[in-house]
Amino acid sequence: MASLSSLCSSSPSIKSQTSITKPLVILRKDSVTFPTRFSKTPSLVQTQSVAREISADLSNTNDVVPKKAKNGLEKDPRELWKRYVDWLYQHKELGLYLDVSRVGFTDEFVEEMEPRFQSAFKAMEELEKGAIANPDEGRMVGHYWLRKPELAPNSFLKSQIETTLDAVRKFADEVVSGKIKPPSSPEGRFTSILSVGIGGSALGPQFVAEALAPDNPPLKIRFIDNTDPAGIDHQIAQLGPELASTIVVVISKSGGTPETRNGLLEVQKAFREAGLEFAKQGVAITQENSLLDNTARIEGWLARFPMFDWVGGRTSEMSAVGLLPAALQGIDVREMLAGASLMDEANRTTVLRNNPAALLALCWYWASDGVGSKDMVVLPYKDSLLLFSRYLQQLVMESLGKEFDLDGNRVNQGLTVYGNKGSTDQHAYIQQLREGVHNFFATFIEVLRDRPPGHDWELEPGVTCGDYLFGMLQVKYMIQTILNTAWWHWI
Ligand SMILES: O=P(O)(O)OC[C@H]1O[C@H](O)[C@H](O)[C@@H](O)[C@@H]1O
Repeated sequence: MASLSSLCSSSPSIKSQTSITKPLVILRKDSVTFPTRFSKTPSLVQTQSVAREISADLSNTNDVVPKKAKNGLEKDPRELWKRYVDWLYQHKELGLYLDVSRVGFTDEFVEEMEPRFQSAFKAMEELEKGAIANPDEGRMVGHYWLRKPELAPNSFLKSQIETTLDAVRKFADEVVSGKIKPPSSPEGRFTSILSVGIGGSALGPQFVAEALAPDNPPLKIRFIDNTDPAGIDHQIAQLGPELASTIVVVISKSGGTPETRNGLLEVQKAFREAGLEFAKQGVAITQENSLLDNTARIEGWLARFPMFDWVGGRTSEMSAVGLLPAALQGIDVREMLAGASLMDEANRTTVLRNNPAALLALCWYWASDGVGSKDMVVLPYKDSLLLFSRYLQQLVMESLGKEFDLDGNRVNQGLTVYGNKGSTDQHAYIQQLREGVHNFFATFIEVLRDRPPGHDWELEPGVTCGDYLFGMLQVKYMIQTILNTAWWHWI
């Protein structure tokens, strides 16, 4: 269960606003379930949201960015509460809540953006039907089909997805159960995974390992994701004799990325020096007939799994790229796919306020003027989500960081993403966010369940460790909301 809250930073140069945007007063839902760790009444917060300065010339794109009312933010706690209730997104089955009430977009902005969202929804529909959505590379964009193969535009693609998934699961089961064994390991089974890959061929598996792997996985994973000799030596040295029971998964969509090739050559050298036969422990995940695929085939590696032309590297987590490492660590990949499919379904609705992806896009567009004029800070209050911002960095920055738009206009736009974790980083860079340059907006992520039920322990009467984490988030969130200008209290 997770809850996301977004808000904009203020520009200190802007004086307190006197006029208040009218929030929407019609409640969207008959009842609202509030994402709270406590059974107490949800708190009302006295706060002052703040407007931002928008530079006159943000971009030389011909695309007209909707104008913003600079007085569009709410101060009255009751009106803010109505705005919260009205805009709160909740998906009970997924356990996902999204609170955008403090971002400050106006009704006029939402209205102006509506036709753009409708064309985006239409484009998404076409994309899911198999349109050539990547004109540069002339290819389809079909990662959605990975989690629901019946959506694939033809039966060949559907069967490719299903066959690969079955092969990944079967292989992982046989490795974990010891049916597939390393040739010369005293343990008689594989105990570790060494993943070699970079960018989209590393960030997803790294994030998922940190977020979802059990405490004692059947195989522990480590990564070589650079061509830094010291980093590579460190990974190999840490494996030590365990190299003999390590399955090496080399991941590269193109099959020719230099860093990944270098990592492979270095690992193969380590195998030779240890008197081990690499081919018996090597697995390739790559496009058919790529250099890596041909190498693996000719050298007779243990296994090969395909990457599909229609899956981009940065969205490949639900392909063999992410599923094989996850399954080898004992993560239920069927559950992962089912969750992603539910999330996709939620993001297919064409009603903006009921579509969580569209709501976030609205917020990001508002906050960064649609051109990246402010940075996005992602703050998960959960250790296991430490790598989320890193994963999002590639997903967002490689997708949006563009010199030209699809019509060939020079736009030089993007959206900078960075972040770390709370509350740890409240003691580090968040100091600047609070008091320094207000060139960002923030997305807070709270995981509503800290320990499994029945495992909580009160370190002070009535207070758990997780209550402190929640408290730190609330304090940070409120301080960030009001910055230096107003006061707040709980009721
Ligand atoms: O998977 P590979 O072909 O090795 O590519 C690895 C990475 O290379 C480049 O940096 C691309 O911009 C990324 O999108 C890609 O994920």
